Amino acid sequence: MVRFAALKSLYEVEKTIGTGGFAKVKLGTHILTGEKVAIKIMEKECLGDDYPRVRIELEALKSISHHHICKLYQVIETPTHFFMIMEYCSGGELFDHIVEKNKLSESESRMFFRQILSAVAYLHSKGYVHRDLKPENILLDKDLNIKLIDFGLCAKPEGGMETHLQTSCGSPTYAAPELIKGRKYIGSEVDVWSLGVLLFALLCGFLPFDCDTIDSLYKKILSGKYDEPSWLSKESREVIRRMLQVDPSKRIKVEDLLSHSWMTMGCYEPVTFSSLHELQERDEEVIDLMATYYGVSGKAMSQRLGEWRYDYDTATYHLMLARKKQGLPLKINSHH
Ligand SMILES: [NH3+]CCCOc1cc(-c2cn[nH]c2)ccc1C(=O)Nc1ccccc1
Repeated sequence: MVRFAALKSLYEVEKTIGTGGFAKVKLGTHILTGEKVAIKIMEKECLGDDYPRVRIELEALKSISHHHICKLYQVIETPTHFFMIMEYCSGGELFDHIVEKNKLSESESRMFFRQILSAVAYLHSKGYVHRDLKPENILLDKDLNIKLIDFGLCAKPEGGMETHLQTSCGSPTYAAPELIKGRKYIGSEVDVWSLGVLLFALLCGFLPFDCDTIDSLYKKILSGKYDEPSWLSKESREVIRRMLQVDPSKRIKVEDLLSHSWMTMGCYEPVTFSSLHELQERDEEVIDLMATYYGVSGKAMSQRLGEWRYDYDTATYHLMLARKKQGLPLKINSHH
């Protein structure tokens, strides 16, 4: 078991639950509360050109907080490593859920897609674009709620959401035509294209544009032509077609997707995107428990937490809040 001095007496580190190019994600336990967390570990010397992605993700995750975005609790930086302590999503990747069930029913697809759309609409409302939306970057918690991850390629265009971006990034399979053409593009429009590919994958269990060579994949995406399975409902084909428009100016906008008839079928309300976390008042009971544990006043504790330092106290506060929401007894393991 590899030991990380920086995590000593704060977190227990357990098995590896995921790896991406430059990061390893391990299951961990937050010692003070006993709650599970995901610890994303990055070795600085292995980052190379991916180093900027870490800074981008850290800055993004520190300024957003939404119930369908994997929460960042704590950041620990040492001379050799970054550690990101995050919300644990025990349901794994949406990708594996689709593979396991071969394809999802229209109603299950709608349940998941509405949550993904809520996260993306929230992101856009905060001036961010994700740019790498795909089932591998969508996790499920134990209640099968969607949690978006991997903000390493996200962007917060300086001049606002209408500013053109240029960087070509993300996975080609989910990338919009204007992006793979290397043209200037509007971030929110490329996210809508990826959402279209995603919804197709949920409903069909395979990808609309999938070829064995990059060149034929690009040709197919630029053509915008894909096979619609005959068993796909009329409404599903229509909403997918509105997202998979090669001409970005003809592509449906996120705000119109929120109230689209496919989203509200089954007497659903239009998709909302305000964050349950941001609406949340400060929890005095948790603050008082922490204040007592640290032997400081409630006011001092509240002051300290209000600075959102993403330190151990930030993690302890959020994890105790999560326990309270599950109806679990609030405890602080003093002896250890
Ligand atoms: N495809 C996802 C592999 C697992 O990755 C994660 C899992 C969790 C997770 C697992 N349970 N709860 C949260 C949280 C974050 C990540 C993540 O950011 N991975 C990653 C992204 C870019 C490059 C390298 C790795």
